[in-house]
Amino acid sequence: MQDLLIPKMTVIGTGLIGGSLALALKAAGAVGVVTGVGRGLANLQQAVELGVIDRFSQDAEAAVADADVVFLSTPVKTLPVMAARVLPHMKPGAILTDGGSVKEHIVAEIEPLVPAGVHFVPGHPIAGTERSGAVAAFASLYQDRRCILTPTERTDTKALELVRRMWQAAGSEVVTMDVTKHDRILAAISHLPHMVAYALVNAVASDDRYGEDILKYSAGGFRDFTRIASSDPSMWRDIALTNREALLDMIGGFESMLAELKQDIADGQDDSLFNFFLRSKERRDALL
Ligand SMILES: NC(=O)C1=CN([C@@H]2O[C@H](COP(=O)(O)OP(=O)(O)OC[C@H]3O[C@@H](n4cnc5c(N)ncnc54)[C@H](O)[C@@H]3O)[C@@H](O)[C@H]2O)C=CC1
Ligand SMILES: O=C(O)C(=O)Cc1ccc(O)cc1
Repeated sequence: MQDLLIPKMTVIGTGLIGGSLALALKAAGAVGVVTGVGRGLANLQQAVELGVIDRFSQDAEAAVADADVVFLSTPVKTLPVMAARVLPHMKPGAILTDGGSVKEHIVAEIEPLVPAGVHFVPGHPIAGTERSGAVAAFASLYQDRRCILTPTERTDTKALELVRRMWQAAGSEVVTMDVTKHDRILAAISHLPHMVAYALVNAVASDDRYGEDILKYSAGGFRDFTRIASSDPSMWRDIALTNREALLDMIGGFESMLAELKQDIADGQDDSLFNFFLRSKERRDALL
């Protein structure tokens, strides 16, 4: 029998991201025993029943002691807190890696805590849904998607290689980039759209001029555009606050674009409006 890539893995935060990684690696035959750690007992019990994890523990320190890989998948601000708790209990040669949506903050907080002999490889799968918890996890989440790893000069090459192979086994194409570039790209392509979706739902729902909830009249467009406003509020609070500068920059750019649109509508600038919509349509069509 071929050696397993990861004989023992511990997932801290057994939700959509950690649970889906466990399922994908199981399906690929890349992992042996998966231990889930979390706060909610019901979620952990359900994760075992669904076959997402093999066993669970609410004692994070004990649960990492024999792990070859520890995957952190709690909300962003909690990641360094959990890392601080478990790093001193990891065995020599073990790898700590994560799936957090923001990287500069996490790397700055976690890297100084890593003891000699243990390795940290920061990562972020660019795949997800608006759903949360182990019940939302599925094995094909990472299939044909990208995963970004953000190694630093301190990152161990062999550990980086193993984490790369882990995400490839889960079905993803792995790319590497520096933390700053990662956070700027994600602020644009993921964090801004979530802020706009949340703001749009609130803007429309706050219109109470008609004495009824006008959201019930929403057609496909509103629903497609705002699906991500159903995402977990605590997860997005953490992302907004830890990628603050890059996100504020993108919100500023978006405000300017909206102001330009508003002005053209106010001034009845038909050519300008047409070209604005055309430019956007061509870019969006090219994405399909
Ligand atoms: N949801 C998405 O589409 C994506 C999320 N991410 C990132 O992955 C991470 C996890 O997100 P999801 O799996 O979506 O969230 P989730 O809510 O499905 O899972 C998070 C799990 O962490 C647990 N948890 C929270 N605080 C904890 C603590 N202090 N100690 C132990 N467990 C704790 C929760 O009970 C939950 O089971 C976040 O950092 C997020 O930014 C990355 C890519 C996509
Ligand atoms: O639901 C969607 O379409 C997403 O955009 C999911 C997502 C959320 C956060 C990430 O860091 C990456 C992907």
